[in-house]
Amino acid sequence: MATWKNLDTLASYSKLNSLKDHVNIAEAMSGEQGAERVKKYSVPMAAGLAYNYAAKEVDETVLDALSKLADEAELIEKFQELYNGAVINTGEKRMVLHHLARTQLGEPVVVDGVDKREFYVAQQKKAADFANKVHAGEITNEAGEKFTTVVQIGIGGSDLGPRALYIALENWAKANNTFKMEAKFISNVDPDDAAAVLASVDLAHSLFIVVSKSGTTLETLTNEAFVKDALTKAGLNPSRHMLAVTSETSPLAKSDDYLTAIFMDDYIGGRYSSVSGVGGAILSLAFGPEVFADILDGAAEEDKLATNKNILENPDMLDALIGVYERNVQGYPSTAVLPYSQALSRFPAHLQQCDMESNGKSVNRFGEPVDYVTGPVIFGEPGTNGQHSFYQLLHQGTNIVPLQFIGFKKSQLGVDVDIENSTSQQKLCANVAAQIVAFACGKEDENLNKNFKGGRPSSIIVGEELTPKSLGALLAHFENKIMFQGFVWNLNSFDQEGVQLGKVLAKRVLAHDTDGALKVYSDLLDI
Ligand SMILES: O=P(O)(O)OC[C@H]1O[C@H](O)[C@H](O)[C@@H](O)[C@@H]1O
Repeated sequence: MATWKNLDTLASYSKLNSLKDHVNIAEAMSGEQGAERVKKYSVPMAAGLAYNYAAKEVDETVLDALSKLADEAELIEKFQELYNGAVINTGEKRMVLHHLARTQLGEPVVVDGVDKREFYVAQQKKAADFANKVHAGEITNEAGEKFTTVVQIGIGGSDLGPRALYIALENWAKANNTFKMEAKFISNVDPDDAAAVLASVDLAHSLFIVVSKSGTTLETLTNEAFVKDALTKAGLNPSRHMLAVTSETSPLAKSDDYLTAIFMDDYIGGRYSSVSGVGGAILSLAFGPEVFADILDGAAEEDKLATNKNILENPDMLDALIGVYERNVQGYPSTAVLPYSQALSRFPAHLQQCDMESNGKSVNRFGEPVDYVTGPVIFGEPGTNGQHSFYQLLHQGTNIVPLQFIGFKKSQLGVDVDIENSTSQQKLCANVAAQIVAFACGKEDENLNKNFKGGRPSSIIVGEELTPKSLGALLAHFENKIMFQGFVWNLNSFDQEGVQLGKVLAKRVLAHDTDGALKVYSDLLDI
């Protein structure tokens, strides 16, 4: 059994702390030395991706200290316990089994006589069969016509991951002849969200997936009722247009109002649930079950790499440890995720939830306050768009923000044009290469307004093309990175008590049970 200790009690952490500002990245990345680093500091990931950390503030000494930290914090042992079914989610007293939805990494995990891997595979098959029947015209609307659009109703983990993955593969699926149905998403309780999506679809040929693990989320239940109302008003029978993805114990599971119900369980957290029916139903309907299976394969391959004890061969753990060095030793408060890929436009939004809801905590897994900083603020936008927006602060602002670039050699659609001796894809890639060096090395100018200090660390994940498999690997990489960081910080990364208070107060406002500032705000907003 691994021992769970606070980071500041570990001897290897004191050593790491003595290495503040150890590497001058502007110097390290200049000239031949820089060229050597780019070649050397790279770890293969799954599906042909590679994690290149040449422009991070590390060298052999820092890496050695990080390796000792990984050993002393027993990161791999903790991961083993997690996938073998230990109760890692101490706050909710639950196992954490999202890896099992894509692969069996360790021992079978059996709960009440049910093998959990078999359960997840059976639910995947149920989603696949349903999608195949819809595509084949065996499940149709009441008029016997095929469904053409699928709309997911969900929020948080029941929206962000699936939406990011759908957007990531929409063009790829069209270019590879696997595009089956257009997908849309309704998440916000703002009525303009549901109304606008409903106005943009052909209701008679639309399927709606109500996705809520708990089956109690206010926004999702409200939007479900909103959609039912629209269907009824259009003379359609809602139960012929809706399916549910939920846990077996939720109130939604008890309803007969759905064409089918695909189940998950309490052991897959919302923000880790894209690999369950939460992502599986909509992605199988939109692109076909084989595409979803490839996402799972890519994730499974990456998970296997994450079991390696050697940090130099484990891209997920290495990325996590470098992040800890940046947060706890260098003192950087945030991290930007910058995909040079339009397809990944919503991926940073997914990572915001995944990372900040997991590691935005100030008590350890035993409920005791910690005396060190934990999860960073995560934000991001695709490049090159971000360059024309917030990169000013990243280059010359007073805070150093570590950067996580993602880039691909090939575009998904392959439609391109040569203008002034380069294609758009080459222009995109040229920009990411330029940014890495600009951030690291800077450029001196007597005019301080034009001076770039450099010394701004970044890494890049490079791949051939964004495909279902490489997307799955990317997803798993970040999930595993967040998990390892939670282990280092001795957090429970798998609950989210911090979202409760606002929900409780909103209920009070709606029940007109308010006083003080809450009452005045209620009046101000005409509630
Ligand atoms: O899937 P649901 O149970 O509807 O939950 C949807 C979301 O809402 C909650 O408030 C949590 O903050 C999220 O972690 C969760 O993903």
